[in-house]
Amino acid sequence: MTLELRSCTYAYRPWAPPVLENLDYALPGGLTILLGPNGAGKSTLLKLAASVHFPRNGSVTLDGLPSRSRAYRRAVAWMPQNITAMTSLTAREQVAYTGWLKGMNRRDAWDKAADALARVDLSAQADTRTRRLSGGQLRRVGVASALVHGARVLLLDEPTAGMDPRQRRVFRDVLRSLTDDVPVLLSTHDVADLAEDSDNVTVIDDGRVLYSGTTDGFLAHAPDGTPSGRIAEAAYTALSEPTPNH
Ligand SMILES: Nc1ncnc2c1ncn2[C@@H]1O[C@H](COP(=O)(O)OP(=O)(O)OP(=O)(O)O)[C@@H](O)[C@H]1O
Repeated sequence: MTLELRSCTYAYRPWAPPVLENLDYALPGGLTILLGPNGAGKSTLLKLAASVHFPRNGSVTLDGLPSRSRAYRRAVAWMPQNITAMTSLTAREQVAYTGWLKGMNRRDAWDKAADALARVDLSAQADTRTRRLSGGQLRRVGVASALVHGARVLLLDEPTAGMDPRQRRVFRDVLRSLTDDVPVLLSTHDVADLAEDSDNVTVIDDGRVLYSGTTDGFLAHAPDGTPSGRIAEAAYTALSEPTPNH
C-alpha cells in the first residue's frame, strides 16, 4: 500500500500564495505522526490525502489510483478535527450511518458498526446517544466511523486534542491495535505523548517536509544530554527551529 503525494502544490484561493508547494511525500506503514507548528499545513496535507481537496499541480495516488477516483475515496478514511454528534443518534447508529454514506448496504453498515466500535473499545457505549459522550469518546466514534467501511489508510486530524491523560492513554492503545493492519497518519501537537509510540515521524513547516523517517531517527535529533523525559520535544525543536547562523 503506497499513498503518495508527488510535486503537489495547493492554494486555498487562486490568487493566494500556495500553502503547499511542490510537496513530495510517501506515507510509510504503521503509525506516523505528523508534527508542525500552527499553520504549517498539516490539515491541508491530510485533506489532500483524504481527497477532500485536490492539488493545483502534482498528483495524489494510492497504489497508482488517482485521488479523484471513487476507488481511492473508498480506500481512504479521514477524521476531521471536529467530530459532530448527530442529534439523537446512538454511537452505533452514527457509525452505521457513515458506513451507509460510504456506499455500504444498511445491514452491512449496521453489523460492521458494532465491529468498528469494538475496535475502538466503545462497545459498552454503542447504544448511548452520541451527544451524551465525552469529547474523547466522541473522537473514538469518529475513528470507528473512519474504520467502518474497511478503509486501507486512516488519516486522523488532531484526534487527541483536548483529551485528558487517561483518555489519551486509551486512545494510544486503540491506535496501537489498529496500526497492525492499517497505516495511520495522525497530526498532533502532543509531541511527547505520541512520538514514543509511533513508528515514523513527519515534521512539516511552511508547507515543506523538514523530516520524514523513523521515530528513532527523529529522536536522534535531540541534543546530547537531553533529559530522558524531554527527548521528543527537544528533537522536534532541533528540527523545526532554524539554527542561529541561518
Ligand atoms: N479554508 C481555508 N481558507 C483559506 N486559508 C486556509 C484555509 N484553511 C487553512 N488555511 C491556511 O492554510 C495554512 C495551513 O493551514 P493548515 O490548517 O493546513 O495548518 P495546520 O498545520 O493544520 O495548523 P493547526 O496546527 O493550527 O491546525 C494556514 O496559513 C491557514 O491559514
